[in-house]
Amino acid sequence: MILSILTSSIFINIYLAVIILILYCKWRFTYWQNKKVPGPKPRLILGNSQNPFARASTPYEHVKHIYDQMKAQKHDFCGIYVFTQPSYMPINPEYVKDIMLKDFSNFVDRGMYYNEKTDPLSVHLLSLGGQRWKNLRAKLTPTFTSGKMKTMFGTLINCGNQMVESMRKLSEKPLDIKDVCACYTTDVIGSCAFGLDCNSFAESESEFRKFGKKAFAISAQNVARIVFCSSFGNLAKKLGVRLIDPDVSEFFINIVNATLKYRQENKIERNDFLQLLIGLKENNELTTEEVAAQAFIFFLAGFETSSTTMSSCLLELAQNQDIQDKVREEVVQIFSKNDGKLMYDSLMDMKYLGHTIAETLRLYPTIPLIQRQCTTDYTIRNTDIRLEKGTRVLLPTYALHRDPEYYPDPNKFDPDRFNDEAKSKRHPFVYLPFGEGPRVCIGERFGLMQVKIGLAMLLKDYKFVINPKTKLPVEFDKNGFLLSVKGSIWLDAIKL
Ligand code: HEM
Repeated sequence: MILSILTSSIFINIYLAVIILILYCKWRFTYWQNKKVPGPKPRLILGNSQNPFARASTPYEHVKHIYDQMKAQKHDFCGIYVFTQPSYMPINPEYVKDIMLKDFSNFVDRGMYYNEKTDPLSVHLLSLGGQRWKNLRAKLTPTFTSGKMKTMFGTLINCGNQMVESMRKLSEKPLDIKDVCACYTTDVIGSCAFGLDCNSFAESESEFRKFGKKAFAISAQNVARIVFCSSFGNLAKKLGVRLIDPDVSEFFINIVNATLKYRQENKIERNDFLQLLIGLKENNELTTEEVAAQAFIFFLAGFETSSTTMSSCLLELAQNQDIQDKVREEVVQIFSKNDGKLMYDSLMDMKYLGHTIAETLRLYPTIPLIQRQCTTDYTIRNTDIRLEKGTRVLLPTYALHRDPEYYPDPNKFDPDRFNDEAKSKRHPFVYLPFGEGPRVCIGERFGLMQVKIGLAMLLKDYKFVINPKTKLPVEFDKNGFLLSVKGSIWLDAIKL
């Protein structure tokens, strides 16, 4: 008897909870309709998101589908629901420009979660908003000038030499090119942001790579934490939710502490980001924890993005041998002008390689969706529609990059799309691999420098062809937030 009362009361409670959830969703999903903002029809709980347990495509391919649908209906913008959260998405590049540049003061933040108390490494340039972001950006900008890049050039060449040295052995077998590029960029960022000689090619599983991989690991638990923190940031802060695993955090903070101590005691100065951050600490502009958080984000934002760009470029070059030959011809000519050496100034002369990298970033933008948050109420141009403070904004980089209106035959790899004439005919906001406006990627110059050096050094000596183990066309990994080809990319490297 008691059991049956208990069971029926549990059922009643579940029933009530489901009814409340349905009513909540129905109410929530009137948000855009009430504002007269067009958008695709939302589905219960999921809104316009895919079922995370049965995704048909990656989140950015899904957003492209919505973009195409809305554009076909001639809308300049639309309102979508990321689960139950309303998000505004501009479609017309002029409206994209409003958010990123023209009306930037209304969209300073990304709305990313950070927690100073429990998660000191989360307080970095990417996540901060408002005045705190502005102050930090102003302090860090001088770290990325071309003068500073020049001082790090030698370190990058050393890492490139280690890669070329290892290629002798590695090229005897099919190459997992994603792994080769990841070792090179880990060495570069490990050295420039943490002052470490990672030796990734010699030590197959260095501590640095192990914790680096862990920082990127996408488990169901991590995804749930990210979704919870970005939807209920204040509650998550009160509950002390952490986004970074404690052992990852401890590892990176310990490295920075040890390097700071070592350099101070031995009066060592190096040409790297860490030295520039130490300078800011000595001027009392940053605390030790803030130094560690910035080094950490330079690593997170700079390692995978650059490594994916390099491996995607080699994948395309292996499928387009005529383009590969043309790039190599330019590279070899520039090396031979300087007695077989690569100089900082000659990077600029590798114009066709530059166009090839730009086209790679069009087809494979490693950050395929860019986020902003409305920081003060805002009226959308040519309308009386008000976006409220706190509204999320999604900028559809991947969809813009594959829009046939701007890039005819959009899936074709064609570096000539980036020659001066072709570029001058396009709206600048239909190409956003590094973002745009005051929150543009601070490491763009450094990222491009490391990709260019790595590719030039590889292409000078090796011809890359597709190994039969690579299934074409490649698929994208459905689980990551960054764009990445699923599984390994197998290439054969033929010594020239
Ligand atoms: C090919 C390489 C890279 C790509 C494709 C890339 C892409 C991006 C993109 C799309 C953003 C967001 C921009 C926006 O919201 O408008 C960004 C931000 C950022 N990137 Fe990069 N990035 C690369 C390399 C790097 C490197 C090497 C570093 C550091 C050493 C770096 C550090 C950052 C930081 C700190 C931010 C946040 C900037 C801010 O909010 O003020 N990135 N990056």
